[in-house]
Amino acid sequence: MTVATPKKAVSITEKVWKKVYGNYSASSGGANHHNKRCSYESEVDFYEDDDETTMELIQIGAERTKNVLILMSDTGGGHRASAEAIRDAFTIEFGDEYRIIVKDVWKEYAGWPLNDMERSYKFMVKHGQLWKVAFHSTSPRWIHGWYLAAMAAYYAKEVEVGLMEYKPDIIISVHPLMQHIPLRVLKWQGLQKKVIFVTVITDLNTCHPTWFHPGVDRCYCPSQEVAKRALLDGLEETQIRVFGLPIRPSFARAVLSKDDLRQELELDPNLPAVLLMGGGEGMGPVKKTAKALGESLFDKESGKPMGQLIIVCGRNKTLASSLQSDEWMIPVKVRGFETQMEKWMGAVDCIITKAGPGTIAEALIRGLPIILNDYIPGQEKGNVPYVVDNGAGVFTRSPKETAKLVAEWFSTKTDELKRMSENSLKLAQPEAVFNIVKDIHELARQRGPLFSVPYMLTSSFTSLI
Ligand SMILES: CCCCCCCC/C=C\CCCCCCCC(=O)OC[C@H](CO[C@@H]1O[C@H](CO)[C@H](O)[C@H](O)[C@H]1O)OC(=O)CCCCCCC/C=C\CCCCCCCC
Ligand SMILES: O=c1ccn([C@@H]2O[C@H](COP(=O)(O)OP(=O)(O)O)[C@@H](O)[C@H]2O)c(=O)[nH]1
Repeated sequence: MTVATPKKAVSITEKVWKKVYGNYSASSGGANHHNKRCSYESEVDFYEDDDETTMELIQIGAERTKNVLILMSDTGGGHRASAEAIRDAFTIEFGDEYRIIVKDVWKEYAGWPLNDMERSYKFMVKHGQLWKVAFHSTSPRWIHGWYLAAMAAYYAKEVEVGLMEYKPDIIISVHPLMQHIPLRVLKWQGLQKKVIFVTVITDLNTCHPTWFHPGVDRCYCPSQEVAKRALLDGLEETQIRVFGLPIRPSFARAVLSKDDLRQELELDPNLPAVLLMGGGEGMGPVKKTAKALGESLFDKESGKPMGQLIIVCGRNKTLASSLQSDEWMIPVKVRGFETQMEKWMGAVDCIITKAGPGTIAEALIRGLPIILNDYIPGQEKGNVPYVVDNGAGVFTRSPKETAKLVAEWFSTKTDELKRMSENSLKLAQPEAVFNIVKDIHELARQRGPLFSVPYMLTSSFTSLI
């Protein structure tokens, strides 16, 4: 049993909220978790922080803080965002009951090609056809299964060290390539039945079959479409749960006022605003679309702008500096990698983006009509009908058409903008991340009060060979 003894009269909700978001201010929409934590490298420090108001956890009997290892990779921005969301939701819901570690174990412990996935992925998606061939040719289970089994054997020792360092009671994979190898290593360790292993899928529809591994305790699917694929791929109904895509709690829980946000972000308080982005890497036809919007949102008759533009370039520094040096006839803000996307999305009236699942799910929570202007072949293709068929947005690859549509939404077709905004809100699943962590907590609870992994007793894979 764990007893919490407060040193000071601070409510646990208040404390946990502060821990996650720093000094939150409702009026400013001030969910501000990055002030305190902007790097996963500081993960461990986070949970070792101590101050006067800290609740002291006294361990009586069997219960102890459980280690949760979240496996992710920075291939795109979505996996990190989902990992961050799950970490924050655990903290909000369960405080110090869980110690969360977010890691790319490939990068830190394995060798090539696993430790170089970010670069390989960036290269392949830049050459769309190459990625398309890689995605589809590796879809059959016998192909990726064989390859990943070989990788597991080759890097067993390194992965074992990586996993065991954190002594996880629960492993959560938020990446399609992080099921097979860890599960094999756990099996070799005799830990498959002891460590809870779950997958949280971050693709909304046409995801790669590597996401589905029959050996997991749970597979959290963001949509019914993905759940159907999981069933077809051999998972049992009892393994599958459908709650939605995990989005950072700052999107779900913060009270945001558009007027306050516009003031805080130094936007024009009266002009309608459009947000243009391309995922964490600033991909897609961002530059051409920005140029077209610069023209369409300027009313030549009155000589005044009829809208304002915010461009979030993510990690694409070349794009940001090129757009910054351009001249504009409408108010334009060019930003690099933003750590408070919930604020920018809360301050605008619609969004233009490639079909990234994270950005889509966040925009739905903010009730933004979405113009999808590109998609990565394979995993993002199915996101287009997900948005369009549900009336939450439109798809066009033409920058001119995109710009014309936004100008119409801001002038003659405001009713269409409003209708799409309502449809977006209907699709939104802000509670998904909380339902996921509660379900994982329930799984842990079902393992009983003595649930604890005997790491001391595990044998090393290398001692077996
Ligand atoms: C017999 C023909 C063989 C042809 C071989 C072609 C070359 C194979 C080389 C690599 C292919 C790797 C493809 C693996 C499938 C990956 C599954 C997948 O969906 O990955 C998606 C992630 C990125 O995440 C997505 O990001 C999106 C935005 O950008 C969006 O957010 C979305 O929601 C996310 O899901 O992609 C990766 O992480 C891929 C990294 C590739 C790095 C290559 C390193 C290779 C290491 C292991 C590959 C194991 C796969 C088996 C290959 C078998 C080849 C015989
Ligand atoms: O400057 C930026 C750009 C993007 N994102 C986040 O990165 C994720 C992008 O995920 P998505 O699945 O849309 O695309 P990906 O980057 O994986 O291709 C979303 O959560 C965005 O809010 C961010 O935090 N700051």
